Amino acid sequence: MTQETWGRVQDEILKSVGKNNFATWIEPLRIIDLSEGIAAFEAPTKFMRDWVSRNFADPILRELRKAGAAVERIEIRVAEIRPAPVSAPVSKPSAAKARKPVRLADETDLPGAPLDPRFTFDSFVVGKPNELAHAAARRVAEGGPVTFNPLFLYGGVGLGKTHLMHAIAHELNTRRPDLRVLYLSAEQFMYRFIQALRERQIMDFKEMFRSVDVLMVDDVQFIAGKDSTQEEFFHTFNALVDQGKQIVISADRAPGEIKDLEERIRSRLQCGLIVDLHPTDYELRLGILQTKTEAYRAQYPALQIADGVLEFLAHRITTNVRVLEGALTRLFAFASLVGREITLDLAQECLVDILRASDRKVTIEEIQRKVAEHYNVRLSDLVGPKRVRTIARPRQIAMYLAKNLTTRSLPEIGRRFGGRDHTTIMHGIRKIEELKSSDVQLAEDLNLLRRLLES
Ligand SMILES: Nc1ncnc2c1ncn2[C@@H]1O[C@H](COP(=O)(O)OP(=O)(O)OP(=O)(O)O)[C@@H](O)[C@H]1O
Repeated sequence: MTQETWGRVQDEILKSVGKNNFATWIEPLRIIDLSEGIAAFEAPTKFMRDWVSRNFADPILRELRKAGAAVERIEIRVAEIRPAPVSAPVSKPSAAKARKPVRLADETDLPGAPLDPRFTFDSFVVGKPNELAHAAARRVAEGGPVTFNPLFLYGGVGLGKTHLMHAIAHELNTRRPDLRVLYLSAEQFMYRFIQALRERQIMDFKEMFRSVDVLMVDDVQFIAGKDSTQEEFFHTFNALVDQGKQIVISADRAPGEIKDLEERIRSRLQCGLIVDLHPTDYELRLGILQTKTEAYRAQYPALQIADGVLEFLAHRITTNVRVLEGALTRLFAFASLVGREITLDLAQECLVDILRASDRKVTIEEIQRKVAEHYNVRLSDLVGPKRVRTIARPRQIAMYLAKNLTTRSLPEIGRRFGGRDHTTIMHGIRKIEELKSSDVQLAEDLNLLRRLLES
């Protein structure tokens, strides 16, 4: 294959991996041989070789085959190192506007991680639990003057932190192609730092990180306890903030809760806007399922999905969005294989392990909400001081359910009911236990509420 054909194949790869990834990872590759089913390339650095092999081997292979090349696999070698001056010429920040990856020296290519083309604002479903994080991310993605620095996004596993960060990067790449946006995980930051130390290219490393306009570091909790990486991160952070550059950080918990994080870093992180992605609620889960189902319909046009299946999944799979997505993917794949409509039965059969693992843990808040709804009283009254029977009875029912459906202790339940004493809770529970054997209506209500909460 000639360089020219490779050039055409590259155009196709560009379409599938996106501009940013292409410029960073594919463009620097040189094809050196194609024989005996092996396409051999040269990458300028070991890091790039590893990264491309891990993340882009498939699209490269696919496009080569589409272009008619008989390739079984690809091999990437590291180009022989040209003697590089110790202090290689560095691009000044002002010269960095061309928005090509900076090439400072062989090992210091712009070390951003690939962006997932699916993680955009369009595909992000907004609901109460994530609306603030989404709004803040949108603001940063406008690329206007920096108003809060850093933006610190945190939340539990699989709630959309990475998705939002990639969405910011995609949006900025479109709106502000003049800005140099760098996204990477804290682990990659450390890896690059250690590599730079080892290869005595620390000045290049510093210069490169200080020349970006927007730095996004994912999973920052990773650097806790790693002293020299923290130190370097701190200096990078300060240098960028001083230059008025935007920083976006994500972590699995709030800055104050990351153990072994240096105090000065913690307080720096706390200076900006801290927003958390709350655990999903039913409406958000349903919204996500509906959106993803729309996408699947295009892929599997013949598949039918029965009413109530998505609602069932949104009720039952409460762990995180990744699990929810996985369940839906499996369901569609399974249904298309066996050629059946997606019914409740099929979902139960095919997702038995996921459903078991996410057996619902009912919360006191959910109980209070459902009970308030059922008896048509205000939530604030249910936990408030009013003693009239029409409120006191539902309150006791909620206490009873809290004791029976959760593992919370009486004092804990008391706290959630407006700071009541545990003896008051005990009294309420006893009252309902007594009444339910004589009051048929109450027994029925209890059954119904229990079913609603556990479904
Ligand atoms: N609100 C949402 N709308 C659509 N998809 C979502 C939403 N939240 C999460 N997802 C999807 O859920 C999956 C997990 O999200 P993501 O990787 O961003 O989570 P994370 O918070 O970074 O998790 P981790 O802590 O494991 O890195 C992704 O496929 C993402 O697209």
